Amino acid sequence: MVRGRICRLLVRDVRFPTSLGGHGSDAMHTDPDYSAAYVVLETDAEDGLKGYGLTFTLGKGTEVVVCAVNALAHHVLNKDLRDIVGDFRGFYRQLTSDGQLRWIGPEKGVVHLATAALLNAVWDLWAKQEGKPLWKLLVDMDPRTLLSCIDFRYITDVLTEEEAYEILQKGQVGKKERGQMLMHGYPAYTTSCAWLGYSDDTLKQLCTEALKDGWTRFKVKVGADLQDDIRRCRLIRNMIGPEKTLMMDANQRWDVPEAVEWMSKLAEFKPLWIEEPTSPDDILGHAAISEALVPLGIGVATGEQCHNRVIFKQLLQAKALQFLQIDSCRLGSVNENLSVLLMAKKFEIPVCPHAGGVGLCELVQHLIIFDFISISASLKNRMCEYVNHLHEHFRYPVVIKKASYMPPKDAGYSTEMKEESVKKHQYPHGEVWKKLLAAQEN
Ligand SMILES: C[C@H](O)[C@@H](O)CC(=O)C(=O)O
Ligand SMILES: [Mg+2]
Repeated sequence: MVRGRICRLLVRDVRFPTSLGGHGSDAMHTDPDYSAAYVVLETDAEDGLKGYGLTFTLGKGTEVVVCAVNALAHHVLNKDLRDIVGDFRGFYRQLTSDGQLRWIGPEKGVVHLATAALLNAVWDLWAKQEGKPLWKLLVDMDPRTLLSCIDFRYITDVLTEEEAYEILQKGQVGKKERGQMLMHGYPAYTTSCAWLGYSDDTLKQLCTEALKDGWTRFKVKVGADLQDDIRRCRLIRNMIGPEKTLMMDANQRWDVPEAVEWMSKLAEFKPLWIEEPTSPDDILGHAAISEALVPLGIGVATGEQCHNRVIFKQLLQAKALQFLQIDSCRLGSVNENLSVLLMAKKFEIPVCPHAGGVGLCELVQHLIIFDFISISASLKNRMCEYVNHLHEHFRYPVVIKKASYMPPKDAGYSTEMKEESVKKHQYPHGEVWKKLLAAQEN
């Protein structure tokens, strides 16, 4: 049973110096320090359970997201959890429609990242109180309750609540069998071999290890220098052979014609998709790129920097993407992701979540497992991203077996970080940063 009034909200700026090793680097983000605005919610209930939530950032700017979380805090503090989840759509709307704060969004940018961190903590708390991993909480929820968590404003022209209900009703058939199928895990791909800042030797070594570990799907960063891309893509394709799957990610580096031209030159390496070829806001640009590249056998994937459900709606309407990448920390938490999963189902576009970042694998595995069991009912052309960084800082880290995500068993949203890790990496006074900042001064 849901219980307790939220009586304390704490938000911390946690940063990991991943840029030092080039981990996470791409054509636009050359020095990312994987970071999070990390929220902890406490209630006055006797169970002592806390809700943990985060949103992903790249180092600088995390303090801005922390400010935005504090600015939104009054919407959460002193609320009864029963009232929140009893009208989750209303609560989502309250957060995203704050008459003053929405001016610096709306439902986009810093304020939406802050919303995601807060709502992720609420979902974690709810799942913990129910004693279920988040994916199971969603799978067990009756369709009407699930729909009551979604704000359909701005998307009813493509998906009404009744249509969404029909999708969920259809999804009830075979749910049990699909749940059993996941004993073998949800298929994953790795991005960890080929960050842009890695040398060819590192790429080769990591690729050899990944092949030994049974990985069959790989993503390589491209977009800064064509000759480098040709060399690196040849190297990785030669190592993995013609049958395994290769994806490419340009992280918004190109103009539209440039994307088409560049990818035509990389087509010989048979990429399944090109990810974020251009600005994430350019829906018609993505459509033009799709139109040019699909005949070459290359799909367009995007989503990790799509602000909200409206952008996804238009990408789908415009046939601008062939693979849709939800993100657990950029959209307004589970609530908004549910609406995108349902729209993707309606348009029959496979969802392949983004997870390159700290904590993103931990969170998004719940959403994609739920998607498979209750919405998509298919594994065709579907896989979830995996990166092998920083899991050791989480209390309930992802479990990968045979290149697949094993369904989490612990209650909650797998969002809780180890307190010791948080303390050490808190910016700027944690042990790790004190040392690094002192070294920079000398
Ligand atoms: C800056 C991040 O590491 C980004 O490169 C992640 C990404 O694009 C992905 O995982 O995909
Ligand atoms: Mg990407």
